[in-house]
Amino acid sequence: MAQYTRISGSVGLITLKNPPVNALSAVVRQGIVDSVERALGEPEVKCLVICGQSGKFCGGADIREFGKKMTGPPLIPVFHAIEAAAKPVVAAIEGIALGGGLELALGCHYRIAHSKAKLGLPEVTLGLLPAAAGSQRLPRLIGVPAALDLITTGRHVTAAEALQLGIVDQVTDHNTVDAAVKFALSVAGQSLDARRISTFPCPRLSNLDAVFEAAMQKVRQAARGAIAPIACVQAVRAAATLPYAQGLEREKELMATLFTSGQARALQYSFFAQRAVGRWSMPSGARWDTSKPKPIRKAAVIGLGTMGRGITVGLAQAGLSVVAVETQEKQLMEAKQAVSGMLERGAKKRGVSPPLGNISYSSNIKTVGDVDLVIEAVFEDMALKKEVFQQLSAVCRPGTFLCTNTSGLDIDDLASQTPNPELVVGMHFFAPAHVMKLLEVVYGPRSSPQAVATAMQLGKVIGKVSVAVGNCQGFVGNRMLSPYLSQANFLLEEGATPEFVDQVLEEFGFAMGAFRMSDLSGLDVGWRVRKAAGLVVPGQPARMRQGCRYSPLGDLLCEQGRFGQKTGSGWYQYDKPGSRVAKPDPWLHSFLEEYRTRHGLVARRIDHQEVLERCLYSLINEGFRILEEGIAAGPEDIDVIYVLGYSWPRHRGGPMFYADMVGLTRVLERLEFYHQAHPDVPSLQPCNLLRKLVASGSPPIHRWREVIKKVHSQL
Ligand SMILES: CC/C=C/CC(=O)SCCNC(=O)CCNC(=O)[C@H](O)C(C)(C)COP(=O)(O)OP(=O)(O)OC[C@H]1O[C@@H](n2cnc3c(N)ncnc32)[C@H](O)[C@@H]1OP(=O)(O)O
Repeated sequence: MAQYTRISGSVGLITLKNPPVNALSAVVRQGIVDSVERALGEPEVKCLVICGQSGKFCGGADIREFGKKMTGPPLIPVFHAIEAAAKPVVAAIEGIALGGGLELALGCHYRIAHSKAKLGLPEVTLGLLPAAAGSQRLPRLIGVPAALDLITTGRHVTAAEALQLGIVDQVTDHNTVDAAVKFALSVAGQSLDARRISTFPCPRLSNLDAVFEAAMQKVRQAARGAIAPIACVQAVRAAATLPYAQGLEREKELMATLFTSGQARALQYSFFAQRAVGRWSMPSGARWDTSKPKPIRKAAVIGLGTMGRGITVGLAQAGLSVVAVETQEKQLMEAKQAVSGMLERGAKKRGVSPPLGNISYSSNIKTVGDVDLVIEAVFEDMALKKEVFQQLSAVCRPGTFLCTNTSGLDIDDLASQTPNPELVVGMHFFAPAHVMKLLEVVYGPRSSPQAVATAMQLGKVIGKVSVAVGNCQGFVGNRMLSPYLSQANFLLEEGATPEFVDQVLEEFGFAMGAFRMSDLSGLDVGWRVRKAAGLVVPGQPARMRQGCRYSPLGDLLCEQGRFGQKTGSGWYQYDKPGSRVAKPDPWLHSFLEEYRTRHGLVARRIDHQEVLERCLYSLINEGFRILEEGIAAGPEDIDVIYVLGYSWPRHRGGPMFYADMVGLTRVLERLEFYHQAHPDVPSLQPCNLLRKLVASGSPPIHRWREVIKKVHSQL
């Protein structure tokens, strides 16, 4: 609702009340209309202030209403009514003014913001554009280049930046509503002609075409197939070239296209999925709302390689005390320098001082005796990790949580090295660990709910989106990646090139195709895992392992020392070791031809559809297996992992959402087709849960959990 009160006798105060973020639901919109009408009709009222309850101005349109039948007054006429008011209307912005919230403020005649407030038009991140006249008013207020930046990126700006840009008129460190009331009284009675943004001409640009061409090129490059950023540029162009009313019409047309696109649905699903993963549950019945985390004030990181350094930075930046341990003195010195550099650069960006004093460095593992939680981040080698866990068990005080940063090793095996396996969980960080948003929190069969809750809470404290998953080879992310990569390799055997496979996957929207990604991560990583799994055995038939089809192509490249970017060659060639520019490699092409000849394989023409379907559907099929086994609690967990950790295009929601969009029947049919063609590839065999979902009439993704529950209860 929107509550109307009178303060200081002559000020009408409208307070938006719709927790948690005062979103502009139908009731709130109606409340604003009624309140404005009332205030304008009261002769004693000289001016109006609009604010939000609980220190939050407004988080924008109510996203939960999207896709439902529209009720209540639409936003644009509401904002026009405010702008047309004959009495000054001042927005008192505390906390947030986002999307429709900022558009509401732009409809007001003045804007006063608290110094800690954040403002922005993040609609693009939901697959939309600021279609409550935001795309038309903002360029008129702050000029085209700045408006393009804000609208196409959706970034939030601080109150200080908003003041500099001209979005707000005043910033206060004190009570914002009081400041807004005082301000409103000071301008009451003054002409409002120069305060109605819709009447402003858009500031002229001599190089208008060049500015829009450059903007379009920039968004196309970054968008990876997303259409909203492009529509945002088109809408701002309308503001710059058309009268306001016509610009609004264009904004409306563009919005209609976006609103009905699957991309907006995918991005809105992704928004809620990222919040839903915080409400985790385990097959044992333990849940986020019944498991209390322990507060972590002091943590230790063991092993200061690339991952350990990033984790240390993340913890220190979040204000924790960190003991950073590296047993090799030389590496300890190098790590100290590197971590300090990362902290200094990060602090400079945020305009704060670097939290260097939060970290104490040591070469002695015994110095971790008083910490609340340890994150072991040594080399990905089970024997080494076990040794560290045994040492930790001897030196840590009772009750210390022991976490391992691993991308796939058995958490339970590691937990068995300690007398308190219930305190052990996996924390799978993604490189660079201080930047990447995703954290897989991996519980073993003996991990306590409190250990999981504590790791999830710590993830939140350091700014991660944490997803709780069960313990299995590769957990969720890497386990699903395995059949995807296998298919990519099989396609090479059958006639494709790495360039073609990557092109198809990149056109789909991945930041990098399978082969460019493998070159970046290092081919030796997978080689080591395959060796440990007993798959790289000399003398075995080259293309079969344990009765299943196997491609040794990656192993053969590793045997040649081609580990990817770091060695200057892998699936591609690079100018020098460490270079990032991948070039097609004639050597690799001849190597593939020789390989096919040696194995009697005849190269055939492979099209886009086959590459996409085999790579993606095998990955999706593994996702269904993961759901069936209860390793992930729901499809949202898998989708968040893929969007945040594996560059799955956000505008496609994630692999499980994509399966829902494509249609489960279609996915099942194509898997059956490919499995018939490749009966020796088990990952193409449609899994039970997928069949059950199709048999239950392919319910929409938000109802999959019901079917999953039934499958689990039958086990
Ligand atoms: C005609 C169509 C016009 C569209 C114009 C628009 O306005 S589109 C919407 C534009 N607004 C946004 O994109 C803001 C989205 N929200 C956020 O970025 C963040 O939630 C926040 C406001 C910065 C707050 O972040 P914080 O980390 O503090 O909390 P959460 O993100 O966890 O959110 C708390 C709960 O609030 C729900 N929520 C947030 N925004 C909205 C919204 N606009 N509508 C409805 N609900 C919203 C969010 O889902 C959380 O609830 P859960 O139950 O946990 O999901």
